Amino acid sequence: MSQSDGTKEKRGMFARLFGRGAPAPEPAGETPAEEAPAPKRSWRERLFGGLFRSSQAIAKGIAEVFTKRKLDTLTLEELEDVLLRADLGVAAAQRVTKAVGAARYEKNIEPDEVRAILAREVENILEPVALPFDIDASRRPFVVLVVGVNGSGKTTTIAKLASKWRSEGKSVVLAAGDTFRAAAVEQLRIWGDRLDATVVAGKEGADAAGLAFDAIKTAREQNAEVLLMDTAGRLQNRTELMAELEKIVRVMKKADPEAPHAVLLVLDATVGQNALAQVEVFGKTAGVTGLVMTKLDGTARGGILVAIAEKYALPIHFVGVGESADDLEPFTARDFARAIAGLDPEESDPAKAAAEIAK
Ligand SMILES: Nc1nc2c(ncn2[C@@H]2O[C@H](COP(=O)(O)OP(=O)(O)OP(=O)(O)O)[C@@H](O)[C@H]2O)c(=O)[nH]1
Repeated sequence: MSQSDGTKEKRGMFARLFGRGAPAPEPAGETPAEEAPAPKRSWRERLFGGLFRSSQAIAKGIAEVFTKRKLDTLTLEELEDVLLRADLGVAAAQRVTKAVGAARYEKNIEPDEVRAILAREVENILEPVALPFDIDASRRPFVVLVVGVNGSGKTTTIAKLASKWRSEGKSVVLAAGDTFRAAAVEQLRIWGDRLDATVVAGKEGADAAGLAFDAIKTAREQNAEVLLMDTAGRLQNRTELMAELEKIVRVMKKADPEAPHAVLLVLDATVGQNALAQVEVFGKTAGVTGLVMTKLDGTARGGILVAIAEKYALPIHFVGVGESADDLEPFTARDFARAIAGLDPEESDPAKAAAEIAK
């Protein structure tokens, strides 16, 4: 792709994030009434809507297995296949299958009841990793390094996080560490202007590690609360690129021995099982402290988040279900579990429902 194409593409992305010609988000309480956005679906509605493709595939599979059939070894095996196809991973699929098997063996069970048990088990798996992203105010600047493969949504996530934190009144510095993509640097500059956040950028192809050092220095001079650093998209089998990432971390430590204070790995849900390999490699190289999963709205493979939680037990801080600035929110186990099991958002507590069934 040519540079100008990339710029055009990033401009489109910006318009989708904040709306064409939209003003920079103001600190809370300062947005003029006439500029209030049109009523939008709640976050929960968007999460459930975004996960619809994933939940539909699971619900359809469960209905096919259990409609007018009793719960026995064969139906349980078929259920496990449905869950594996939905990318939940072997451990989670077996756990759910076991829980369903314990419910009413050799008797009929309704698909709804199976989905309630699925929601309960998924919630139990996710609950320990659904952790808020805390900015430690005693570390100033609190340095957040954002890593992930090409196109996973790093730059968009940085914009969304910067927008969120600016609207809370936090001072934010952005570092354009994707130095090989002029379009990405330019776009971060535009976001910086819009959000009133300083952007530290170097020349095209500049050393990203050096930039990281300068960015910490700048953020410290400005007494900024948060520094968000973008990085180039890296293919995990490109050893030299991984080495560069390690260098960024090493050089950051020269400016602040405790930096980076958080390393967020941005994962694209649409890649399914490949996300597991990304967690493995980035975890080893960059000391990932938490995850952001994007594009849950564009895939039937949302179950991968459960497989990742089960296997790596890394905190999952945010999930993204769209391209707008407010389409990224803190991750909550219960909502995700209900959404992926295809339960009604307003339905009563799935854990209680499953307990009722088990009686
Ligand atoms: N549908 C959907 N699209 C998203 C989401 N998050 C990001 N995107 C889109 O994914 C595309 C890639 O996002 P970027 O932020 O450019 O990804 P990146 O990781 O910075 O990519 P490089 O700059 O190539 O390294 C853009 O078109 C975004 O608008 C999401 O949650 N849902």
